[in-house]
Amino acid sequence: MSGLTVTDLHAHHGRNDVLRGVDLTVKDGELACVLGPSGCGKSTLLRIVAGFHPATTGTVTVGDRVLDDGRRRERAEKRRIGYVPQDGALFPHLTAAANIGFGLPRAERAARVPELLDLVGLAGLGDRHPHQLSGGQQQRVALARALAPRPDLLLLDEPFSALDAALRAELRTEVAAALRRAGATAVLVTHDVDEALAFADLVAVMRDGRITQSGTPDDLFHRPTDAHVARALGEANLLPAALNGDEATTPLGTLLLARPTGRDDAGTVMLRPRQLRLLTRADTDSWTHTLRATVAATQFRGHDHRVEVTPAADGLDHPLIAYTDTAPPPVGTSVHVVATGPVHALPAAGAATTAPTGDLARHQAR
Ligand SMILES: Nc1ncnc2c1ncn2[C@@H]1O[C@H](COP(=O)(O)OP(=O)(O)OP(=O)(O)O)[C@@H](O)[C@H]1O
Repeated sequence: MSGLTVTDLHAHHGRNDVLRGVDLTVKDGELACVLGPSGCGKSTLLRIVAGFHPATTGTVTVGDRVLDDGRRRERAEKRRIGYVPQDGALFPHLTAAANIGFGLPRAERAARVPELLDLVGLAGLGDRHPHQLSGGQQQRVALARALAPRPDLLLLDEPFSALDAALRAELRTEVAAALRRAGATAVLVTHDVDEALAFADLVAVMRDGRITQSGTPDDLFHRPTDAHVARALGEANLLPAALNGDEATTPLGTLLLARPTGRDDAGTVMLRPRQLRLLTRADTDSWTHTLRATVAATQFRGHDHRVEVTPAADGLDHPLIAYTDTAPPPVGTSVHVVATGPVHALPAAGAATTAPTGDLARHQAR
């Protein structure tokens, strides 16, 4: 397996500029995920890397092999890249074993096919035809088929999207484990944030034909560089703030910053819904600052409650979202919102992300 480097990649479909300068680096043995809404260019990016679609300009390198530099383009079948499409695209008239062995030299099949069936958890099912397998099992066969020739890189284009939610969750964990066992370098594209967070070592958020931020799931969730990335990773409360040293003065009071921004000006801070607590008046004594709000909507989600509150503060024209473990007060109830934990300040537009301080422990909301 080898790492992937995509540099300043541009592409179009007809007159439509679909990729507008994509940069992406995936290290050898890393599982990466490109996360973005429908139509942002994810599949086009994968198809260019696979060699199915031409780039206009830019370079694609796998290991030390330049596959596309805008002038010279390696043919798809020579790239040593595995590709798993949305629907698996198995040959219906071939058994699972024959599908997996299809691209292998005859002499290798007897040893390699059982090994791959085992890797994807289908030992003993090699004689079945695709119609005798469940959707999830069919996708595992497709994965095994793509891994069979030991590609340098594996590309997965929303491979679980046709499956129901429970199976998706189970399969993505299993597939990630199988890829790690195989030592694969892989790129999965999806619009499903849970999938991205569960699957990948590296998440790259894509919007309008560009990667806007890439990093570990933890990095992107806690330290997004803009509002779009913040919201791509989950719900986020974005509040106006006056930044000053390691503090931010917000409608929820003065809060410590997880990382000082090095600038004293107006900015935006992010609080995830779990950082908000909703209190009744009797509980507010220990908090120096609370924000009054009215419960606007509640939703029981099994593992928690999602609560939308309308703040009574000038300059806050959006509802705030909180997740609570206990049942929230009914709609229409007046509550006090308090913030817990340090907050993240979004970098000023165009600025680089600040370096980690490595000293998060001392930060507590005041
Ligand atoms: N063959 C094509 N001809 C013309 N336009 C295309 C073609 N394929 C894709 N597009 C357009 O290019 C843009 C990017 O498409 P792409 O399939 O790469 O997006 P995506 O992020 O993978 O979307 P999805 O998650 O829905 O699959 C879209 O606006 C799409 O309509």
